[in-house]
Amino acid sequence: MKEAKKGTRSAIQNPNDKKSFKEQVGALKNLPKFFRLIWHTSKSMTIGNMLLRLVKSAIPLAMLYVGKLIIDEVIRQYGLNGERELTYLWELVALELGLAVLSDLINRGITLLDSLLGDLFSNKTSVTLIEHAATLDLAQFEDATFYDKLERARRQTVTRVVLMSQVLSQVQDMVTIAFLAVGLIAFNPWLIVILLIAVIPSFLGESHFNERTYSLSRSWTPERRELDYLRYIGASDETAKEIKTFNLSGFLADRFRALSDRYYNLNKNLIVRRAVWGSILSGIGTLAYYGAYVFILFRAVSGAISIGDLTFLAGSFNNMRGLLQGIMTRFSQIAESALYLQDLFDFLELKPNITPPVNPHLIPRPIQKGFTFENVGFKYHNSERWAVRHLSFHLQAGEKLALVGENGAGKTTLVKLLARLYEPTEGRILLDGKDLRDYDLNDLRHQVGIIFQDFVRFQMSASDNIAIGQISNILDKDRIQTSAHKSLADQVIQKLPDKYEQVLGKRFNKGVELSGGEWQKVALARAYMRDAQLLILDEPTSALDARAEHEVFLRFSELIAGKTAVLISHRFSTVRMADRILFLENGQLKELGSHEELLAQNGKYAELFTLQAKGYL
Ligand SMILES: Nc1ncnc2c1ncn2[C@@H]1O[C@H](COP(=O)(O)OP(=O)(O)OP(=O)(O)O)[C@@H](O)[C@H]1O
Repeated sequence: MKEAKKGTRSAIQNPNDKKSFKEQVGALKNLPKFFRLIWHTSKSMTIGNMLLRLVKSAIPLAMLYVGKLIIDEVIRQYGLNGERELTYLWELVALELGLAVLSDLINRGITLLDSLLGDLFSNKTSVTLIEHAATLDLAQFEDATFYDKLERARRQTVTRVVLMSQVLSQVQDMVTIAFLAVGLIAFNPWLIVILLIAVIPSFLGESHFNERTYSLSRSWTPERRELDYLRYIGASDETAKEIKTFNLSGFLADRFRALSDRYYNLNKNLIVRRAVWGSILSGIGTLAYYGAYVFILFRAVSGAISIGDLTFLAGSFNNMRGLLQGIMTRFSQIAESALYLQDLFDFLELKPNITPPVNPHLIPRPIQKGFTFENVGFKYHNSERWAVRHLSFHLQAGEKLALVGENGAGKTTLVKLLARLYEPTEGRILLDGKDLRDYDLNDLRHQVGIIFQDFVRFQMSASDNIAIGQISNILDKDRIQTSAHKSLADQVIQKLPDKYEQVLGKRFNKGVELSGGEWQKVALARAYMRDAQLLILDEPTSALDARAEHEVFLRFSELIAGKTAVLISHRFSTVRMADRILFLENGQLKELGSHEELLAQNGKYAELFTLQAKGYL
């Protein structure tokens, strides 16, 4: 309980999360940028939307005025003694009907355009988000604050669509008010002053509570991510078997409940206070409105204005009160949304640290000398420990190098540095004598093919899953099938109901799940798709059975022929395919040489090799 209270306070009082009214207003500067995005989404819909709203803003005044004319005409007819002439009256009624129908049609048009434009905008922003995320560094994805930013930005793509209609409605209402104000000012300018007095308290109240809501929601981004995560692992195909066998549902539900209850209580507190203050402040507005109404009534009773004027003025006044109240409430909502918008723009402005040089070199074709590590060290940004250090060795062009070492020794880190997914913290990596950083990043990515140990099981068709190795060849069915054949994936796919078009994984309808080894064969086919000069295979056969492993090996020599290859494996059968073996321990190079040389050295490698060989005896 104490803990919960502490958490509560820190969630609310984080100074970075408290946004002042000034900041809210300042955030409005995001609106032009936002509207530029909308404008580029669809110019014709944006123009159509604005035109409709312009016409719509004149309708309330026109309706009130026609209403006034109708009442005055009815009273005039009522006072007549002789024959009544009603044509004018019916014309007015027809006009009012026409205006009502027009207003309805325009409303529908606006809703239609809002929703179409909103959908397009949301789609476009999602695409921008995906494209932008792809430009960022791997290290940025491993950072929790980055994820919070991404999460907030992702929410904007859907919810900020409302902002567009809000801002447009705001402008529309302002124009309507301007129309109505003309009539009201002509009668008595003081009525406008009373109106402002009536709505300002509500407005201040609303902006205060909007700011609180935003701070709360923002400060809870990490917890919300945790809630999403708990909700996902609590009910997903990937986790279901472990949740059941370890009987975790109670544990997860309790954890979810504790966190969500804390948020609920904080939010409830805010919502209740908002409701109470909102009622009090809008009560002031109602009082002011009735004060003005009484004043207009007196004027009508004393004969200073006609009954039609009375209805026109009372109607205008009431309309304007509603509109002003709406504008002011909406203003703080818009300011709040604009603050959220800042999160989206912040994310889109994030820059990667790994960038191509100004005058990049293309990767030599073919690579002449190979890669040289010069005293390379690397620390993950969230860690003080060196994951690898003092690495100095040369990987000859065309050489097959195996990386061996115990779990956590730094093998995967080394290959990520080689592929420039990370930049060395110290030292440098050379390719044909030039720093890897001087080469074109895209070209490097094209020339390096990596199959990771934790490769992604894309919930897409088998064909797409293989084409991912060289996505530009997604339509080249022959190439996809040849690759599948070489990695033994073809045998797996031929058994699937839809063959190459079969959706893999259980997430989507009609998807078929594969076994770990079957997935690995599919992932391995990606390596055959790409015509890379450097091939990196991280535990490529770990999930394969003995026969499959043997068969894959027979084909491996074809895969890596003429290429430089780095193989990471705990299986010595794989390791022996390599020309040389690099043995890593605690991030440091311990031994380097051919299998025979290392056995002769009788060091760590020999020890592990003997240990594994014994296991098979
Ligand atoms: N994204 C990361 N952030 C922080 N530390 C990391 C990250 N990835 C790996 N490490 C740390 O770096 C060290 C080396 O990890 P690495 O994945 O390179 O080992 P490995 O030799 O490939 O291990 P394994 O055989 O288990 O795959 C480990 O101590 C690990 O905890």
